[in-house]
Amino acid sequence: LLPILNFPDPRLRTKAKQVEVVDDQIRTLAADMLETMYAAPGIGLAASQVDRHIQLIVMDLSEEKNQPMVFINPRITPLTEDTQPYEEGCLSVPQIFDKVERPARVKIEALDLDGKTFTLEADGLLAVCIQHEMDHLDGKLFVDYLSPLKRQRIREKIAKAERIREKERVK
Ligand SMILES: O=C(O)C[C@@H](Cc1ccccc1)[C@H](O)SCc1ccccc1
Ligand SMILES: [Zn+2]
Repeated sequence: LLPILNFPDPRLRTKAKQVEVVDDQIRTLAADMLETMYAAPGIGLAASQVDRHIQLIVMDLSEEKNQPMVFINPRITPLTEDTQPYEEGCLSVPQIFDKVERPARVKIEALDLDGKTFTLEADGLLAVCIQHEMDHLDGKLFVDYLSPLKRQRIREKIAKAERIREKERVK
């Protein structure tokens, strides 16, 4: 399993670089990210979250956890002006959930693991998740959409949880 970076780790703010060649190293990283995502558990994971700053996202929205999707160098364009709110969470911001408004339908263009271009129209949870993951590749977190006061409270809550974990470890 790959370690997941936690907010406010500055490495989460790194902009991911384009993947130049889809080779076995990328395919191995995608497999490791899927394993890490399933174990978290989560329905999406961006390479930025495991401290690999390349444009690679994995997702699986299926119940049986047997429909993995991989997006390399993804580009999205909104298909509507309508936005929809969704109560988002993030594996890099544990125990925090808050409402975020995003475009309701988007078109996604990306490379698959064979390096072939594909396009996908997404709405619902798929649209929310792909936009959430794309933000990670831009060094953006869903907490950036919240008020500065809420963000400060989240920093304090995470720091407190870390102090408690540290005390437990020392005992
Ligand atoms: O940190 C991540 O990128 C994984 C996110 C992906 C996600 C965020 C918001 C909304 C949808 C997906 C989640 O931690 S995966 C956990 C999860 C599961 C079901 C519904 C929402 C979030
Ligand atoms: Zn996230």
